[in-house]
Amino acid sequence: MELCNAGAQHPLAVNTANTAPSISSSSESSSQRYGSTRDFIEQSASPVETYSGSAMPEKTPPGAGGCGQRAPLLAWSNVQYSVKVKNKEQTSMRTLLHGISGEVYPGEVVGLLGPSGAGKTTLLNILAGRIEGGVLSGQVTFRGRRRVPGVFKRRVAYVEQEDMMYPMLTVEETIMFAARLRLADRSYTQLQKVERVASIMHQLRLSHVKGSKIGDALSRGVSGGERKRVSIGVGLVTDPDMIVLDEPTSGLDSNSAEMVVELVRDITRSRGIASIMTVHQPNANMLACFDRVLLLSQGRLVFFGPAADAIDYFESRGYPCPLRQNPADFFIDMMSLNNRSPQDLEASRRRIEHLAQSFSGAKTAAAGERSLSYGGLYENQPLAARSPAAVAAAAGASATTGTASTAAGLRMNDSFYWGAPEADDEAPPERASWLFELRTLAQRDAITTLRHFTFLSAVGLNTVSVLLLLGLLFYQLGNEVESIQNRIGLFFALTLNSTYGVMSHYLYVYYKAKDIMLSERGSGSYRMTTFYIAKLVVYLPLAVLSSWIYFVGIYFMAGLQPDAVKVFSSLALFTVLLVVTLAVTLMVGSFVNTYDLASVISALTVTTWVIFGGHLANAGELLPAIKWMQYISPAFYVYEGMVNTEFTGLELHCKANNGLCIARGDDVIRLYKLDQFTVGQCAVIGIGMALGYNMLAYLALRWKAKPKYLWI
Ligand SMILES: Nc1ncnc2c1ncn2[C@@H]1O[C@H](COP(=O)(O)OP(=O)(O)OP(=O)(O)O)[C@@H](O)[C@H]1O
Repeated sequence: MELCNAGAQHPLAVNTANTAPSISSSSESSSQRYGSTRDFIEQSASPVETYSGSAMPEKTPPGAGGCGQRAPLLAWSNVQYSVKVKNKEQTSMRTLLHGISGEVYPGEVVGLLGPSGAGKTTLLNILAGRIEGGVLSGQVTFRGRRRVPGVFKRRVAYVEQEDMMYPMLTVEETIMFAARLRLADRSYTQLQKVERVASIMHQLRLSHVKGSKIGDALSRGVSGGERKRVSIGVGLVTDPDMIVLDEPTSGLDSNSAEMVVELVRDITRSRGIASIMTVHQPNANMLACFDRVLLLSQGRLVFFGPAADAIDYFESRGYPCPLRQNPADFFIDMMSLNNRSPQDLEASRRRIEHLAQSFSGAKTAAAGERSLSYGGLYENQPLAARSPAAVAAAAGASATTGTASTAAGLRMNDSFYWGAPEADDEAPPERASWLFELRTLAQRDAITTLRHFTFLSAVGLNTVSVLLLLGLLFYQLGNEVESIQNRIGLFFALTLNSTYGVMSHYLYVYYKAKDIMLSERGSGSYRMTTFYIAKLVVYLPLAVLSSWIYFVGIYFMAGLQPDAVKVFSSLALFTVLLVVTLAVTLMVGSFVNTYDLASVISALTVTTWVIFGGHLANAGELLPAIKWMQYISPAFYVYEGMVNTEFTGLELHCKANNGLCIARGDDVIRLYKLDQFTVGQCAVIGIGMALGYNMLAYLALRWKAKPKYLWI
C-alpha cells in the first residue's frame, strides 16, 4: 500500500511559514537553533514495518482514488462542551472545550497533548461518540457525513485507559472471543476468525504470549504493555476505520509506552486507518510517531499540526524551545498553569491566552488568504501535496470554480469529498446471530467462572460448611414432639442460607462481568438479551448444583420424611427460591451502579424476605399494615411449601407425662398459620416470581446499560 502522509507538509506549516511575516522570518532561525530536536522528530518517524498477512484487508476510502483524493476520515468543527458545576450554593456552567476544530486523515496518527485537566479525554470522548451529560455543540462528521451512532461505534475502535478484560482468559482467548462476538458468523468462517486473530497477535507482537493469562492485581498475567496491546487487538478485530486511544501509555515504562505508540503508528499506516490518542507526556520518540499533534490548554486549541512545526510556531510566538529539551515537555510547560505564586499564575494565564488567541488568529489569517488550514480544498489533496504553492493553486482554483465551503471550512455536502453516499455506509455492519452470540457469551462466562478460583472456593466452602453445620446441628431429628422446633428451624436455616449464599457470591462476579460488558457495549459488541441469558445459563446450574449438594445431604442427615415425592417437592421449592434469589441478585446488580451499595441493598432485601418468611413471626398474626410484605417475600412461599410438605402426614410421638402434645404434623401447619397456600400454589407463585424478577432484572439491565451518549 502506498503511504501518503509520512513527514507531510501540513496546514499549520503553511500558516506559520506563509501567513504571518513574523513567523516566516523566525522559522529559519529556529530550525537552525533547534535543528537537532526538529530533525530528530522528523527522522524518528521510522519506516513502517508492515505485516503482509492476508487476514486484515487494507482500507481504500470510498470515493477517494487512493492517495490522490484524500479527505478527512473524521472532521470536527467548533466543538464546544460545557457541564453544570455546583459551587457552594450556586450552579453554573463550566465550559470544558472552547470551539475546537480539526480533522484526521486515513493513515494518520494524531496525538492529543496538553497538561492535566486540559480537556484531552473530554475531546477524545466526544470524537469517539462516548460523551455523556453536559451540553455539546459543534459538528463532527465521519467520512464527510454526520455520524450514525449504530454505524460509527462499530467502525471505530475505542481503547479505554482502563483495560477492561477478563483476567482469567489468555491473550489468544481474549482476542478470539472478541472476534467471535463482533464478526458475523454468517460472513466469517471460524478459520477466517482464527487467521485474523493470529494476524493481529503477530502485528501487535503478542504471539509469544498468546497462551498467557491476562491477569490482574491479584493474579499475575501478561505485562502492562502486553495487556494494552491486547486491548488494542480487541479493538482491531472488526477491522475498524479508526482507533481512538485514551492514554494508552499510562502506567507503562518508557520502553513499553514507546512500543505501544509505535505499533499504533505502524498499524495506522499499514492499514490506512486513522488514529487519535491522548498521551500525557510523550518522549521525543513517541512524539515522532505522531503525524500531527493537537495541543490543548484550558479547553482551548493552542496548536494543531506536525510536532516539528510546533517548535517553530512556539518560537514565532516568543517561546523558544530550549536546546535539547524534550519538545513535548516544553509544550506542556508552556500550556500549564503555574501555581507557584499569584504572579506566576497570572503570567501563565496570559501566556496560554496569547497562545490560544495567536493560533486562532493564524487560522483566521490562513482562511482569509485561502490557504484553508481546516477543511476546504486542501483536504482533498494528499498530505505530501500540501505545499504552500499547491495550496495557493488549489485556493485559486476554488475561487474560479466557486466551490462552497461552510463557515467552519468543512465541505460536508460536496460529492467530490467522499464520493456519493454508498448504500452500506449508513448500515451497521452485520452482527453475529443471536444463538451464536449466546453460545459464545455462555462459553466465555463458563470459562471465566470456572477459572475464578476465589469464587469457586467460596462456593465450595459454603456448600461443605453448611452441609456439616446444619447436618450435625439437626442430625436425625426423630419423631418426638420436640423435633417440631428443630424441623421448623431447619427449614428456616435452609431458606436463609440459600438466599444469602447466592446473593453474596453471584453479586460479586456479576459486577466484574458488568463492568466489562459496559465497556464492550460501547462498541456494540453484543445484545443485552444474550448477555443476560448467558449469565443465567452459567450461574444458575452452578448455584443450583452447589446448593442441591448440601440440601440433599442435610435432608437425609436430619432424617426428614424419606418419601420420594416429599424429597422432590422440597427440592423443587428450594430450587425455585434459588432461581428467584439469583434473579433479584441480577436485578439489584443491574440497577445499582456500585457494588458496595448493591451488596447493602441485597442484604436488606434478603433480611426483609426472611423476617416476613413465616418463621420469626407467626404468619397469621402480623399487623394488617405490614402483612402484605409477607406476600411479596419469595422466602415465605418456599418456607410454607417446604414446611407443608414435611409436616403433612407426619406422626409425632408424645411423651406420656408431657401435658402439651401435638401428635399430628398437620396441626403444626395450622398452629404456625402456614396453611394459607397449598404446596402447588406456593410452587406456582414462586415460579411466577422467578419469571417476574428475571424480567425486571433484564429491563433494569437494558435501561441502565443503554448508552446515553451525546452526538453532534
Ligand atoms: N462531567 C464533568 N463535570 C465537571 N467537570 C468535568 C467533567 N468532566 C471533566 N471535567 C473537568 O474538565 C477538565 C478536563 O477534563 P479531562 O479529563 O478532559 O482532562 P484531561 O486533559 O484528559 O486531563 P488528564 O490528563 O489529567 O486526564 C478537568 O478539569 C475536569 O475536572
